[in-house]
Amino acid sequence: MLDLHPAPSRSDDNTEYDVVVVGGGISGLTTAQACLTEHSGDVSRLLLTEARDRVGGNLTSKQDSEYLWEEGPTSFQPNDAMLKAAVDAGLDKDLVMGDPKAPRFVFWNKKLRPTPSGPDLVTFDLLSIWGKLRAGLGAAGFKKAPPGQEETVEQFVTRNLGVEVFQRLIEPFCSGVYAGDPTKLSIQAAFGKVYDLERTGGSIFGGVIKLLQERRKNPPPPRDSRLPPKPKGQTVSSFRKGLQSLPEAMALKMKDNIRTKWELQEIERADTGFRLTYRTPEGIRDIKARCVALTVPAYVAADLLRRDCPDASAGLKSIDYPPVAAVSLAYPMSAILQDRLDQQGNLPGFGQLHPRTQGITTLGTIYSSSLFPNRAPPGWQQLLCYIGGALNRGIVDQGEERIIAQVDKDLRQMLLKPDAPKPKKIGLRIWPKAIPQFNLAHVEVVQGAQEDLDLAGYEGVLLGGNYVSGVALGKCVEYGYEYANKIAKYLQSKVEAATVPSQQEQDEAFFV
Ligand SMILES: Cc1cc2nc3c(=O)[nH]c(=O)nc-3n(C[C@H](O)[C@H](O)[C@H](O)COP(=O)(O)OP(=O)(O)OC[C@H]3O[C@@H](n4cnc5c(N)ncnc54)[C@H](O)[C@@H]3O)c2cc1C
Ligand SMILES: C=Cc1c2[nH]c(c1C)Cc1[nH]c(c(CCC(=O)O)c1C)Cc1[nH]c(c(C)c1CCC(=O)O)Cc1[nH]c(c(C)c1C=C)C2
Repeated sequence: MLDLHPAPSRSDDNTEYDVVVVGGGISGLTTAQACLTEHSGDVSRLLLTEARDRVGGNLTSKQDSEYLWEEGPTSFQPNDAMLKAAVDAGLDKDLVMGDPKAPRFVFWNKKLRPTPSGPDLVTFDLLSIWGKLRAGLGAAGFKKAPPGQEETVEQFVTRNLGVEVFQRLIEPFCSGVYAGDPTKLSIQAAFGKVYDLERTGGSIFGGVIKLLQERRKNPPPPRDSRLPPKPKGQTVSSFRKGLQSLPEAMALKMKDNIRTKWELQEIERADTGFRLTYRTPEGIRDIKARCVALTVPAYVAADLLRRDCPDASAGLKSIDYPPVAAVSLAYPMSAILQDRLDQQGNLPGFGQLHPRTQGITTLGTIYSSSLFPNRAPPGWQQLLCYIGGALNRGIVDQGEERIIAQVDKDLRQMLLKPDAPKPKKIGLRIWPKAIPQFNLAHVEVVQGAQEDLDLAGYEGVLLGGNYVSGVALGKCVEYGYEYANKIAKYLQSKVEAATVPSQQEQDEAFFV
């Protein structure tokens, strides 16, 4: 583990920082890195503070002599923002890419069935012929959106694509991204790109055509030449030694600007900015900042703002974070059903998702050692199973043994031979508050909270983190760059306000 923080010297306490970034997850680290590298003119004094003894937040990779496993996220979509972050951190050589052809499976009617992927769009058997026809017709837009009413994911998808697409594809997809409840998730907030297709094109098809036309008219700017070539097909990535390599490498480059084990306790207004009170290993510390970038979870931000900004606090507190347990197990390859293996005896694929209607408690399973190299010794399969979520909150009260027994029982119904041996437990991590739910009204709640802060005179406290940006790692990183722009603009506006004379000063100057 990296020890990034020499004991703070006394003089630190008297510095007025341009910005203090609170939270050392991927959102906070990207924001800090972007401020320091792209806005050094506006942000010269920056501090990033993290409550835990390590950076990375949810990104938690573990290794022993045999296995390398993830306790939080498993992979990211290699968009240009993620690749840039990897290159800037010096990790481009360590990137590992999943096989773009690796199928995702859905367990439906007692069978694991591949989800559609281009060439098999017509022949795949997860949907019936009627289901495919309904989806095709619906995508052309024969059922219009109810005016002025925000739709849930369930409402939007059933209206546009039919019940089958909802039950067999989108409901499990909501587990695989939010561990969420599609009768509560907002289509606009949770899957904004799909929502925008209908909004801009009048139907899903119309939106796709419009998007393609727009792209032809406005080709993207040339790519940063340092980035590795764009992977062909849709794939996911990680790093040779796991996802945690990224925050660690980012932090190493900014080590003088980072304090770990610094837990923010209080934010107050103070003359030109804010006073932040921390609990640190050396006792309580107060520091001053002109701007505060909060990348902590919404419920932490809510507590910090409760006294001085009660309206913003109440909005942030209403964002739900259900629990998820990540259970990494290993089985010998001989335990896996023969018909799931390829000719080389490997388990091909990305993983499988389990609709809530199919009698399986586990939300889904990632074929970790099929997806990335060096995750299990030869002859063994590593499986990362996620259990819990918005519809099964009880897992926080179950012991590890019960959770493992449930996951193993589920796997025996889908992937394992009846006489498979007991699994080897590699790791188990319960996240009591795992992922923010982008439920109905999420967009207004987040916008409203920032507006409430502005009204309370806390406009220098800027909200960020995954409940603002989107939960995907790529979204957190993309937003980190945008957020750094906002911070720089805010600081510029304050400098301008201080240098432009007030009306009274102008009047006085005139009379002199
Ligand atoms: C089980 C699981 C699986 C996932 N799988 C994927 C996946 O495969 N792909 C993907 O793209 N995304 C995945 N995600 C989502 C992704 O991991 C998160 O959205 C992302 O990591 C959030 O980063 P963040 O920096 O916004 O927040 P966090 O990682 O939560 O970071 C916030 C930081 O703030 C710190 N903090 C809290 N309170 C204080 C305080 N008072 N003072 C100072 N610091 C404080 C915390 O310790 C933490 O380090 C998954 C998430 C989970 C939980
Ligand atoms: C509880 C189960 C979860 C699994 N992954 C996540 C949860 C909550 C979180 C997660 N997974 C992905 C993202 C990023 C989404 C994005 O827009 O990039 C997040 C936040 C990636 C992802 N995982 C699956 C899919 C289909 C996606 C979207 C991107 C892609 O197609 O690659 C599938 C999947 N997730 C989980 C499993 C078991 C699984 C199986 C196929 C677990």
